[in-house]
Amino acid sequence: MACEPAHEDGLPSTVQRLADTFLPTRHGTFRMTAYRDDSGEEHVALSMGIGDDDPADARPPLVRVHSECLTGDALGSRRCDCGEQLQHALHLVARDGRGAVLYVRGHEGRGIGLVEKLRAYALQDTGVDTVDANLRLGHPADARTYDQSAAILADLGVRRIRLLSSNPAKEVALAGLGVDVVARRPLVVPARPENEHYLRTKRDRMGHDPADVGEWELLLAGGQVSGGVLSERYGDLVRPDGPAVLAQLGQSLDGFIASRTGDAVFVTGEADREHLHRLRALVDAVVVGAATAAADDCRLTVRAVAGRHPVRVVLDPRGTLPVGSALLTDGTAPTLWVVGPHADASAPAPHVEVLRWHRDGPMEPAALLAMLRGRGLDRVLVEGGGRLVSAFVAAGVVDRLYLTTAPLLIGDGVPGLRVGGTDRLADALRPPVRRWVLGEDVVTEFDLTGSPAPSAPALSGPARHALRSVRQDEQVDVPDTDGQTG
Ligand SMILES: Nc1nc2c(ncn2[C@@H]2O[C@H](COP(=O)(O)OP(=O)(O)OP(=O)(O)O)[C@@H](O)[C@H]2O)c(=O)[nH]1
Ligand SMILES: [Zn+2]
Repeated sequence: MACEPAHEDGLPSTVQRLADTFLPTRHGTFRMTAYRDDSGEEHVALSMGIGDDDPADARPPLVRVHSECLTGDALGSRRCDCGEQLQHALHLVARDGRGAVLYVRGHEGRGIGLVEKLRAYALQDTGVDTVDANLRLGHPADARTYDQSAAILADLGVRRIRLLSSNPAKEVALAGLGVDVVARRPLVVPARPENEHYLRTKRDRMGHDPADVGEWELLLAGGQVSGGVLSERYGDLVRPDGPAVLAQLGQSLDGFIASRTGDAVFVTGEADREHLHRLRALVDAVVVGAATAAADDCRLTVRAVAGRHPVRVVLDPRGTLPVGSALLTDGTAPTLWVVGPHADASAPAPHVEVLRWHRDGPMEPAALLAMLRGRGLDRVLVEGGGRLVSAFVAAGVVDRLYLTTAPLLIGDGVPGLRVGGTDRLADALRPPVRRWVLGEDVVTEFDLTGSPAPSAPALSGPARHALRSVRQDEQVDVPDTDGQTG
C-alpha cells in the first residue's frame, strides 16, 4: 500500500529503488530508475525533468502508467495499441521536457500474465471479445492494481500528475492511492484494421474513451497527431491554405443516390455518416439544393461527432423549400436561404436569412462561392444532391471531391455524379485519389485542384486555373437582402 508510512530510507513500503541510470532513446535521454515491489516484481520509470527541486507551482508533469505488453511493446503486435502508445507517451514526455513513463511489469494481459493472455487471444480468434475471453478463463476482466505505480511516483517526488491514458479506471485507481490526478489526457494512436474490434470493446465494455476522441478534438483545435488516421484524412482541412471548396456524394456502385421513387434511406452506412459530419464540422458552410433539402428534410448539423455546426446554405431559385422544413424551423445553426428574384420567400424564424439572388435561372457556382467568401464563409462543403454537386464539379470550382460508393446496385433512379462526358477515355478526368474503407463503403477522395474543368475539356490545367480565378474573383451583385441575420 502506497499510503503506508515510509521506511527509514524514505521509500514507501511497496517498492525499493535499486538502480538509477540513463537511457538514450530515439525520443531523447531519460533517467531510468529500477524498482522491485513487495511481490518481487521489477519495474522501471523513464523520467525527465522531475525531481525534488521542482518549483511548487510548476505544471504537474505528464505521467504514463504503462502496462507491460510483450506482444505490443516488443514484438510490434497490431492486436492491441500498446506498442504505439508506449512510443507516443515517450515522445510526449520528451516534447514536454517533464514527466515520466512507468513501465509496470506484472500487468501483462491486464494482470493475468502472458500465457493466459495468449489463451485469451486464442479464444478471441473464435469470435469471443477480450472481456468475455478473460471471464471464460476464470479471470476478472481486468486484474491490475496500481499500488506499485503510486509508490514509484512517491519515490520520484511526484504527487500531482497529468495522466496519459484513455482508461478512466486508471485515474480512479491512482486517485484512490493518493495520487493527485489533475487531468487525464487520452493517449491516442491510430486504430488499425486488426485492433479496431479490440479498441471498440475497450470503449463499449470497459468504459475507455472513444479511440479517436483526443485526436479529433486536437484536430478541431488546429493540431495534429502524427500518424493518426483522422489527421491523415482531414489534417489539411484545418489549415488555412488547405482545400477551400469540398464536395461530397454517397452513391450506389452503379451511380445512383436514390431509387426511382426518391427513396434514399440509406445508401451509404453509419461510418460514412460520421465522415460526413466530420466534413461539416471542418467547414464554415454547407451548401445544399432545395429539392434535396425538401426530400430528405436534412438538418445539416454536426451530431455524429463533436464540432461546430456550419452555416447552412440552401439554394432555392423558385422558393419551393417548405416553411416547415428542418432548415427553416430548427434554429441550432444559421440558415442562408438563397432564392431567385421572383421567389415568394420571407424569413420564417430568426435563424434564417433570406438572400435574393440577382437573376433568374441557375445560380452560378463560382459567383455563389464568391458571395459566401464575402461573408467570411471561406471553406465550403457542397453536400447534395447529385445535380448540384455535379454542377459545382463541372464548373471547375471544387478542390476536393469525396465520393462514397456503397456496394449496392439500385439499377435505376436519381443519378449521382454526372459531369460532362468525353468521347475519348484519354480525355476523362483522372485526378489523383486517396481511398479508404468505411464499413461496407469505400470513400474515394479526388484531388481536383490540378484537373481541367469537365465542362471545358479543351482547356489545359493552367488555362483552366486562370479561368477559375477570373470566375471566383467576379464581384457578385446581390441587391436586396431581407430577413434577419441568424
Ligand atoms: N487479457 C487480455 N489482455 C490484453 C488483451 N489485449 C491487450 N491486453 C493487455 O492489456 C494491457 C493494456 O491495457 P489496455 O486495456 O489496452 O489499456 P489501458 O492500459 O487500460 O488504458 P490506456 O492507459 O489508455 O492504455 C496490456 O498489458 C496488454 O497486454 C487481451 O485481448 N486480453
Ligand atoms: Zn498490448
